[in-house]
Amino acid sequence: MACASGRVIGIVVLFLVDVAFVVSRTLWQPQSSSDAIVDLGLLVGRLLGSLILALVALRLVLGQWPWQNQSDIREVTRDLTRQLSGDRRETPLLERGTNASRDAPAATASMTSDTVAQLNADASSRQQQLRKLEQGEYWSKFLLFVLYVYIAACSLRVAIKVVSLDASEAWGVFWVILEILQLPVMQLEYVLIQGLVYEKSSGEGVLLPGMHEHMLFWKDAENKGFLRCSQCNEKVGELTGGFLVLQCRQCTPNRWGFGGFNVCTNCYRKNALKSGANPDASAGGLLRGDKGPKTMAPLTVTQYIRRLSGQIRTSTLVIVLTCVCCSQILNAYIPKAMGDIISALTDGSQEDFNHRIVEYALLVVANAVTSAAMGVAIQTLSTRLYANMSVKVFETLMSQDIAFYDNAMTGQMTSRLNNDLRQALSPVAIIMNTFVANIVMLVAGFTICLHASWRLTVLAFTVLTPVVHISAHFSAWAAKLMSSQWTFMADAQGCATQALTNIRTVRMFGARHLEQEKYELHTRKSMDVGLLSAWGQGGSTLLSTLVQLGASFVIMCYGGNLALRHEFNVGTIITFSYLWNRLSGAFTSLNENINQPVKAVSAGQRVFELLDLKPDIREDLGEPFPEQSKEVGIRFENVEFAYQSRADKKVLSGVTLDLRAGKTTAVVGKSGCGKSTLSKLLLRFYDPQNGSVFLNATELQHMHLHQYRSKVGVVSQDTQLFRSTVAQNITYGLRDSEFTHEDVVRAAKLANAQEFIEALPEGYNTMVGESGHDLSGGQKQRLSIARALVRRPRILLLDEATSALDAENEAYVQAALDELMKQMQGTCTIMVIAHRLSTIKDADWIIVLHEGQVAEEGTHDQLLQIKDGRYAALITRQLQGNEDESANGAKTVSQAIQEMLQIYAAVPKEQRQELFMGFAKEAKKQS
Ligand SMILES: Nc1ncnc2c1ncn2[C@@H]1O[C@H](COP(=O)(O)OP(=O)(O)OP(=O)(O)O)[C@@H](O)[C@H]1O
Repeated sequence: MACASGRVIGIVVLFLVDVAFVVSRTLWQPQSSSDAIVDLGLLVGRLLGSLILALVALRLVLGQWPWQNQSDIREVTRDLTRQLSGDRRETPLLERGTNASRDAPAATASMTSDTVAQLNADASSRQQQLRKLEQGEYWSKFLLFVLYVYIAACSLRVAIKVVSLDASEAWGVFWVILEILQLPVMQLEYVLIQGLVYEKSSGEGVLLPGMHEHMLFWKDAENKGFLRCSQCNEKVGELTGGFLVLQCRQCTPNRWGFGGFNVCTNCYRKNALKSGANPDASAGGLLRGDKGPKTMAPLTVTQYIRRLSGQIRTSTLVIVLTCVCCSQILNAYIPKAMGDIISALTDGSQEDFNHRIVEYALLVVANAVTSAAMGVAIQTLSTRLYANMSVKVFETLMSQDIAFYDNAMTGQMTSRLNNDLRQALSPVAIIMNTFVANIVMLVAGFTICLHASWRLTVLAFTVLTPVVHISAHFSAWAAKLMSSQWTFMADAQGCATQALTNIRTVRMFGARHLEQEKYELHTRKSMDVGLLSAWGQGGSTLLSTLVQLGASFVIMCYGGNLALRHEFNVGTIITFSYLWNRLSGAFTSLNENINQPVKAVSAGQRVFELLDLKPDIREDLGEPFPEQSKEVGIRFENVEFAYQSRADKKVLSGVTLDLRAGKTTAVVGKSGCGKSTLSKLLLRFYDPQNGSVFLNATELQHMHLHQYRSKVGVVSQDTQLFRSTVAQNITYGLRDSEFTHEDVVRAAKLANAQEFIEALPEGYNTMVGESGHDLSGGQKQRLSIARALVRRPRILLLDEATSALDAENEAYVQAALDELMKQMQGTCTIMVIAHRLSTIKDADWIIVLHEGQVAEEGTHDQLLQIKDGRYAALITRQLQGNEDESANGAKTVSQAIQEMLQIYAAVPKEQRQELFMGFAKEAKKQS
């Protein structure tokens, strides 16, 4: 509102200035009475015309005069916002934190089919209203265009008057300056009127914090070009929940119709429901640390540019700017040198000609060199910047708390690393190539033009501004037509691909003609728009050619007349003609790219907020790990913990337990009772909300985490391998100086992995991982055991694999785990999340967890003594399970495994390997 009234005041002031100009000119400037009457007529026309056209434009869009109640347009868009988010109540949906918005999902869930039908009917009527509204917008744009043409004509008249004024005396110079000032005043009047009409007729905008920083406005995109949703990247249409999109008016598409910012109905709905369901979810977004979501202050354009330039070294910036300035100044000076050659020719002076031609040759060479240097400098700057920034972003992504990754999808993170970073850095090349280069060109060119002839300069620039403005608008329209054509072509292609892929089904259902008709329909639509687009392109070419030729015509016509009267040099006309092309190009390019840095701000925000994000758990500070000779005992003291995504569910509540130094502690309990969570806290993936974990007497929070983790060996159920060799997978995380090949082989042997590794085509150098050799689950587990062993850990965390492996693999893995525990006994503190009876039984200490609390603890025998104890029940259940299975006659797999394990335990240690191999061979023969 404040903005609208500011604009009105601006318009009134400018009109008063305009009136003052014309009145003072009529009273004091020596001119004919007919001139004065024309001036007055034009002024009155401008005043009344502007007022009437602006009012009619508003009437067309609003459906009523602006002084009447203006709620209609806002109601249509507000209803739409509410309706599409699934909330039909009167409170605006996006007022964050209100009850209405939080209850939105409930509202959606309770919809009956009648309600849905009603909603659909409402939606289509709103869509109709929106279309009407857009039609009004088109007409209002047309009226504004008429007004612009009228103001441009007035400007031209003023320019013609200026060039005819006698500026030889001080009084004449005063009038010239006054007249020239009138030109920007008229342009400004138009800009304010246009802004006022757009603002008053814009409907209610929607702000989606965390998604886009500008207001978005509803638009019906059907048949209006190829639009992609900037969120899901889907083509706007049926797949995105309809053709209604929220569009940013500041981030406009480029001349080819691409770019801009649009949010499809589906994404808007999802966002609205998400922020309604859990206001914190969108507030934090990716930004989350161990202590919870983090919010960062939004970045303004100035802050963004300042931070971006902070990434560039001053010396590099100076080199690039020097190259750009030199290249553009020389570029602007070349037409002047050409004009000088022509002048020398018309003067018939051989000496002058020789001098000028040498000057020209030097200029051309210097221009070529500086242009090449400019290209190299800008490219080098962008490439270096991208490389440095991507390393920083990756480093930041890698150093976050585990809670950050719990909340984020891999796609989101890689998108920040690739798309966002590229978009955020794109302005660097644009600012240098477009802004700096074109501004230098305009300033240099304008100075040369002014020096050659200020009259011709005023005249040429008065023509330049409106023609560039009109042709830019027209090109945008033509581009939209072209992009519509691509939409239909894409539809046709999609239709053909689908039909050909499913050709058998098409034939089976006799749908060949149906598919052909569909394809033809899309192709015909594409052809229709293509034909219209051809006219659009033709018009665009016509206008852009007129830009060039129209001004050249003015230059030739006016300059030629002056030259005929010997008031002007032919060389100057040539200078103007050549410079004109370069200046109009620079002007158009500036006009087209003015929005680019603003567009990049939202990507920049995402990149810089990530760079600013500091993890709550620091890995590189704290006390060193106890020396080799010292034993390491671990104590959980009154630990309470809940995951952030389920903050209301305590996974551990008041857990106090000891993992005795050099001993094996088995943790048992039902699935989901919090066993793995204990090991995650031990690795300090998270900090407990209450209580502490101690390593000897030191709180884990005060340990040097990086060093600590290097002393912890982990064997988890799901082994993750990297795309590298077997040996590199085993030594993952160690530097070359920290192990020898013998260490690797020793670890592999202990892990029962040596045999299968040697059977691989290239042994330890065989590639594994994503697309490498397929390894069985058991083989992967044994690699993981070898990985834990090779680090010579002081603390070992084992999560016993059970269900995921087949009998043979499980036996191999268990043998390896048993061996591992035996090897580590005494030197290493072991915590094993145990499932197997033999492991549990053999452990030095057993902890029974139940619903996040320590239910019982002791040795196997002690625990069995507890009457109605959980441990005793657990063991009984396991044994009973075995008996039940044997009662059914045929043995089940787990029963057979149990029996095999018993046989295995009975065989002497040195013959166990032989037993396995013999059994495996025999089993293979039988099957
Ligand atoms: N990253 C996480 N975010 C939210 N909840 C989680 C997360 N990891 C585990 N949980 C939940 O915490 C509880 C305890 O999980 P935990 O993995 O510690 O159980 P567990 O005893 O190891 O189970 P299992 O024996 O089946 O592996 C479960 O309810 C689980 O759903």
